[in-house]
Amino acid sequence: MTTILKVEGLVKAYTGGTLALKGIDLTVEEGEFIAVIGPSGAGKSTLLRSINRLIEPTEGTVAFLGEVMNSNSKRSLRRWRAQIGMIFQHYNLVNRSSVLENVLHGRLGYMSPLAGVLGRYSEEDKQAAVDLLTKVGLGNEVFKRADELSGGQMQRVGISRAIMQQPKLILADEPIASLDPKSSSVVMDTIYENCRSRGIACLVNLHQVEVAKKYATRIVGIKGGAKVFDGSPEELTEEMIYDIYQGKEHEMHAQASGE
Ligand SMILES: Nc1ncnc2c1ncn2[C@@H]1O[C@H](COP(=O)(O)OP(=O)(O)OP(=O)(O)O)[C@@H](O)[C@H]1O
Repeated sequence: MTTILKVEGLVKAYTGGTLALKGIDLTVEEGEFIAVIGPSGAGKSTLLRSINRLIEPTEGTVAFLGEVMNSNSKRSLRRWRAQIGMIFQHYNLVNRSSVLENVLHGRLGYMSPLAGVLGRYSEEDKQAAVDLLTKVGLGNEVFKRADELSGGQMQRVGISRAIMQQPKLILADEPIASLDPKSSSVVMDTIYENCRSRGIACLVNLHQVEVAKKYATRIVGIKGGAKVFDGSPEELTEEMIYDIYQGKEHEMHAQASGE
């Protein structure tokens, strides 16, 4: 089995003194679908964003496909990021661009900056983007502006954009936190099926324990910036869940009321 990601001793101290990560070790193997759970403020977003250097960690290393990532080399960072898809809670689409263009943005990391600015995507990429959109049920929305879509549809565009990168790893930061239960379920199914069928490893931050248990091959529990659980969904006992969410028990089933 190929090790996709190896995080060692990751520490993040924000300016102002908050110690958001207190030395996290985490290994992700090929094809794993890992849910990161924990209450708000536990450090889940900081962990995910430190992995692809949207946040600069204070200490520790992140090795992607055996190579330690280093922000000093812009070229290497671009190459790493091209292979790591990111899915965001608020979708991060370009609202005034079409659905198709948003998905094609997934190819930018593989193009020259000039070709990217001019939108010179290959016919092959355009066809692949249309195929992907059709598969996620958005075949009729290809030419719509992104902001004409519902939240659940926008997130499926975000997923398609990540898949267009042909990534080895997807990082999904609370992908369903702004969605109603029905859309959440469609979005989670879409992420899961795409990752499993393409052999993409996935690290997904989730509040809801039941969603984590339904999809994850492994669950990582974060509390106060430290990893307090790392095991199979079956090994995550009720007692452990209550310990992770101690004082914030209402959050373990938290679900948005609508899009
Ligand atoms: N930019 C920042 N500057 C200072 N402190 C921050 C910053 N971002 C996050 N924090 C703090 O770091 C800690 C971890 O935050 P983080 O957002 O990683 O947690 P989380 O588990 O993702 O929570 P949530 O589910 O609410 O997003 C919190 O105490 C938070 O207030």
